[in-house]
Amino acid sequence: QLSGNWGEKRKGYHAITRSSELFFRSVCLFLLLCTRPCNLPLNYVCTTQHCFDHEKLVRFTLSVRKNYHKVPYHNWWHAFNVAHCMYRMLDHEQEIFTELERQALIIACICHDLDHRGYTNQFMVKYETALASLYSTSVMEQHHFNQTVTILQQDGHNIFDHLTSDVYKQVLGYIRHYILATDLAQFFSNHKQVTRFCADQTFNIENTYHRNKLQAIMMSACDLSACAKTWPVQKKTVEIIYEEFYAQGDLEKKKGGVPLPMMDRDNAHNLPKEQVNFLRIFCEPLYGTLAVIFPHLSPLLENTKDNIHKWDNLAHGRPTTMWEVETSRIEKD
Ligand SMILES: COc1cn(-c2cccc(C(F)(F)F)c2)nc(-c2ccnn2-c2ccccc2)c1=O
Ligand SMILES: [Zn+2]
Repeated sequence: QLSGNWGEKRKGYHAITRSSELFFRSVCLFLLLCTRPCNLPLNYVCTTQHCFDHEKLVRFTLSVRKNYHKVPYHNWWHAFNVAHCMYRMLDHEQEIFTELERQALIIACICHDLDHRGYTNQFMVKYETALASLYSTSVMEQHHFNQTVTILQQDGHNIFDHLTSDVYKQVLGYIRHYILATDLAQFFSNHKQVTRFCADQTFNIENTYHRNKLQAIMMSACDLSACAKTWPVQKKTVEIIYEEFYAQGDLEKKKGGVPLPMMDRDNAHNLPKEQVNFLRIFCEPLYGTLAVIFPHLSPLLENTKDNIHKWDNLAHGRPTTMWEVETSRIEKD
């Protein structure tokens, strides 16, 4: 569904989202479903402590989907992938996080880019957009959280309205922290803290500060998980990311500005080298640290290393691997 012109992609996109919608609902319900039935009517989806109204959960999820734009990358499909990555990450670590944290992590993932227009924070600030006048830092991430609260406050959408007001405030605080953590500008400080705890072996999951920093880099790991997918998916997804980057660069040129090199389609020949740098600076350290804390996540590190190797081959014009030829055959089918 990702080959051909955007129109074809869109058809494929819709086909995928219908099945992903059902899949996502089952993922959601499975994750939140308790191991034992509560003594509540069947239309409640229960965990051991908290029960969700099934109809509200579906209504909320569909409204979230509706509030993603049809931009090349930052659309519902990205939000779904990020949430699915978090679901798989939590699947092995059920016991170290509370149910409320797990629910907040999943909801934060599907909401983390709500109403994204396909432009970076730097662009929003540089061109003095309305949103940039509302928030001084993490412009889009603060907007994404605000959109989340707005949807929750719509009639029949508040999936957390069964919680006491203190617990409600707590879960919204979690969701805000998790969404703000997806601002790449926060990545280095969050990652540095967790790496330091690991290096001096003082990491303590019971320590709220340590817990928050780990959850922050887990959000980054899910948000950037396209970097840790196997080569055919990584390569196709990067092409889509750059479709969005170049659209921003084109608009910036139209406004008389000079876009970042990675946003300038006249620099397209530098894409492989840019990927090697981005993966080495952000992704390899990120998945490396997570693999130390959660060994079951080491495939994400291995895939990232393999992708660096493949982009480096392309950057130096070295012959493509068999796997590369395989990819091109998939595109033709
Ligand atoms: C050069 O390649 C790339 C550069 N950026 C990037 C993005 C923003 C800022 C910067 C900063 F470094 F300039 F701040 C770099 N993001 C990605 C990427 C890979 C997966 N998601 N995702 C992403 C993440 C966030 C926004 C768009 C795309 C990427 O592949
Ligand atoms: Zn994102």
